[in-house]
Amino acid sequence: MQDTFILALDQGTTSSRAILFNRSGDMVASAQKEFRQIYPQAGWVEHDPMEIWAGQVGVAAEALARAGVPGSRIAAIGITNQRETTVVWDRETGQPVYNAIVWQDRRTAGFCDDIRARGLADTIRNKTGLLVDAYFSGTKVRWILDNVPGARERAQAGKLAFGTIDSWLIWQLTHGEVHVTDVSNASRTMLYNIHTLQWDDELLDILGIPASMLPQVKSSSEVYGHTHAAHLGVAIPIAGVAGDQQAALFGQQCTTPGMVKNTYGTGCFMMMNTGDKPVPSHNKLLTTIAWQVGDKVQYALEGSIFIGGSVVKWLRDGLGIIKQSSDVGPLAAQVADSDGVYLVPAFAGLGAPHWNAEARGTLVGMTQGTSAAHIARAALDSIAFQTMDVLGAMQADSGITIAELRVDGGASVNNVLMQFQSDILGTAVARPKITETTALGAAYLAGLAVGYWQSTDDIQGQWQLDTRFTPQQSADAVARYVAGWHRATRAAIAWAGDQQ
Ligand SMILES: Nc1ncnc2c1ncn2[C@@H]1O[C@H](COP(=O)(O)OP(=O)(O)O)[C@@H](O)[C@H]1O
Ligand SMILES: O=P(O)(O)OC[C@H](O)CO
Repeated sequence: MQDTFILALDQGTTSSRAILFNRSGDMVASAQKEFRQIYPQAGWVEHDPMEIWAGQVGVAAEALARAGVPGSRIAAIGITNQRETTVVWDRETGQPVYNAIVWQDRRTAGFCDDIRARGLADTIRNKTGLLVDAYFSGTKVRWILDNVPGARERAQAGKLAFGTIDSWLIWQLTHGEVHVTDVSNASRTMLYNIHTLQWDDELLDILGIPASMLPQVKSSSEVYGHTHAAHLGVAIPIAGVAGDQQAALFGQQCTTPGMVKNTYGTGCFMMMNTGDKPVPSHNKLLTTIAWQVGDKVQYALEGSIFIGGSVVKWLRDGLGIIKQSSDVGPLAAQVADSDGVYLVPAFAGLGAPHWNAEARGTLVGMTQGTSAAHIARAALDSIAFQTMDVLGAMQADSGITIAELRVDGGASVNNVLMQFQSDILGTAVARPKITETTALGAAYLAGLAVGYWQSTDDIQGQWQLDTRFTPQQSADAVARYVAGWHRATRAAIAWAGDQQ
């Protein structure tokens, strides 16, 4: 009998990917497509849900074609997605009523201020594990209901559906038969109680969202439904769903409490597995659901950094000092260090552990001798420093000092960055051979649900080290770098707060 595969659909912020994995967890084929980023106003970010759907199903077919594998040899599909991004659509027509409002979109920041002013932050934090912020889906849904003509009335009449991108894709794949999400995605909506594992009526009331719009919340590893044969030739079970950062935690096999991964993509997202207990944060991290497999729910602490690898894009597209992202490593390596230059990429405020919406990008410490190489170096350093701040908060919250940081994502290929990361953390940084851990995690969740892998023991040995970076700098040098970074961060915050 011919072997079968698991197909992972990884719907990210800037591109949709489809990757085929075999039983050993190796990538067999993949396809990827970028899609439009829509910026209707400063601080607003939208995607076209139909373009996302068409692109995602297109790359799925392309990956199968590249491998020469028909749909009948796909044992299951796993879905992982950019989280929080919000779609509202008409149940009858399947048409979105508005573009997807992306996690990066800040349009509801003012409403979040109102919620805080009403003294509701603690209630929300206690129930959802989240801080009140425009980042999460809840206020985005409300914005659509308030601003799209007739939407609120249609929602109240049960005619509209809300979903994060996982729900949207499953709805499309099943031709409107299945409206579900998983616990990890639900935990990012600001509407879901992570303790009772239910949509929360009080939160729905605060945000004015009818419960009839919401998807049913399922575990992260079970058969939710089957794809309509129109898409990949046959009906394939959709059997795994997790938000992309949670999927990466699973793909990195950080399945025991205290294990941590950091993903260096557009943003940087660090997660620590905290086991079956939600650990509250006193340092402005998020408490969130990692996944549910069977009836076992695992929790995580998370630190979200909004500008990570995208600072390298800014060097390319904004400053024009590199032609392509991969030029940044060689340019930065021309200098031993940034020579006192610090870049705080607070282009859209600062995420964890500051959560300061007003802070703005700041470049300090330049002299006549400052070159493009120093700025490139400072840009890479900023990714590592932000990660350091988040890990510090995470270790304080959990009481755990980690032995190693597992890394993945587009910018983790950068050796200059990874070495500096290890230096300033004073901790080993371990990069696996497969850095597509997000897709792999979704594949594992789907494969476990259909018995492709019998248990987590089956996949335990599949994580393979590519490079381990260990600290090389003296404690004095590290202390100097870190002190400069903190000063620069204070400057970024002070600059914003000093408007006369
Ligand atoms: N060699 C490199 N060094 C540093 N950053 C890089 C490098 N190559 C790509 N990047 C950055 O990695 C990011 C893309 O990573 P990826 O994991 O694909 O992101 P996402 O899933 O958020 O779309 C981009 O922001 C890009 O600037
Ligand atoms: O699509 P990514 O990899 O940038 O991840 C986005 C996050 O899920 C947002 O919370």
